[in-house]
Amino acid sequence: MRIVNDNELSLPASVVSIGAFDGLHKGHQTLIKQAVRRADELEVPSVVYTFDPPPRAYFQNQRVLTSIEEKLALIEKLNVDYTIVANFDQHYASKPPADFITELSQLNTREIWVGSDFHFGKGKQGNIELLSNYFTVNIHPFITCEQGEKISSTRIRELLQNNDWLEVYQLLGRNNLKTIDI
Ligand SMILES: Cc1cc2nc3c(=O)[nH]c(=O)nc-3n(C[C@H](O)[C@H](O)[C@H](O)COP(=O)(O)O)c2cc1C
Ligand SMILES: Nc1ncnc2c1ncn2[C@@H]1O[C@H](COP(=O)(O)OP(=O)(O)OP(=O)(O)O)[C@@H](O)[C@H]1O
Repeated sequence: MRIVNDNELSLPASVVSIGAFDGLHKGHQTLIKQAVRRADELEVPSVVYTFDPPPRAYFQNQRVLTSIEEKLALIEKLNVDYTIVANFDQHYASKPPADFITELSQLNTREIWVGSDFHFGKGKQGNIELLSNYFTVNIHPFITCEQGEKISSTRIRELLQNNDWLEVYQLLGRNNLKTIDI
């Protein structure tokens, strides 16, 4: 897998999934796997576009579940060809949605895969409706836990507060969380 900074990659065609992906939980894994499957079917490279630190850590001081190193190692295991890591700082966060759309255009995406709550750009102004004006956007249904709740990084952070490791590992789909374990 090749790791690049934002605005560094140009491709003739691609399938892209986008998100903070903090924790790389089962929902994230399923979304990325679906994008990789489609990239394979279309015979184009698969790209994950992610952020470091996760926007929620930057803006809301939320605890980070996976370090960037751990996140990249987990993404690589899903057979992704390229991961773009945007350095999420004040300068980046203040970019309008149009700038992000311009950047994505360089990837010549055949399909973008996100969940229905995906937002982007300064003040979270950009949504799926806007993105769909420029690209083919596929919305992956939310993966839920056995109780039917959406799996989310926020839920995992709450479970960690209560030391509910069994449930944390259930939602992660694996038995470790290096950043927190050590
Ligand atoms: C160019 C750009 C600017 C952003 N600016 C903000 C912002 O001002 N405030 C905010 O809460 N999130 C901002 N975000 C983060 C998004 O709201 C969102 O967290 C990110 O696109 C990842 O999607 P996800 O949260 O569904 O994983 C920005 C994202 C991008 C791409
Ligand atoms: N349970 C899920 N099933 C499928 N897709 C998901 C799931 N959770 C998040 N996604 C999608 O994965 C991408 C990354 O999401 P994000 O990193 O915001 O995850 P999250 O778990 O919702 O995080 P947070 O709780 O911090 O908002 C987004 O496109 C989002 O819609």
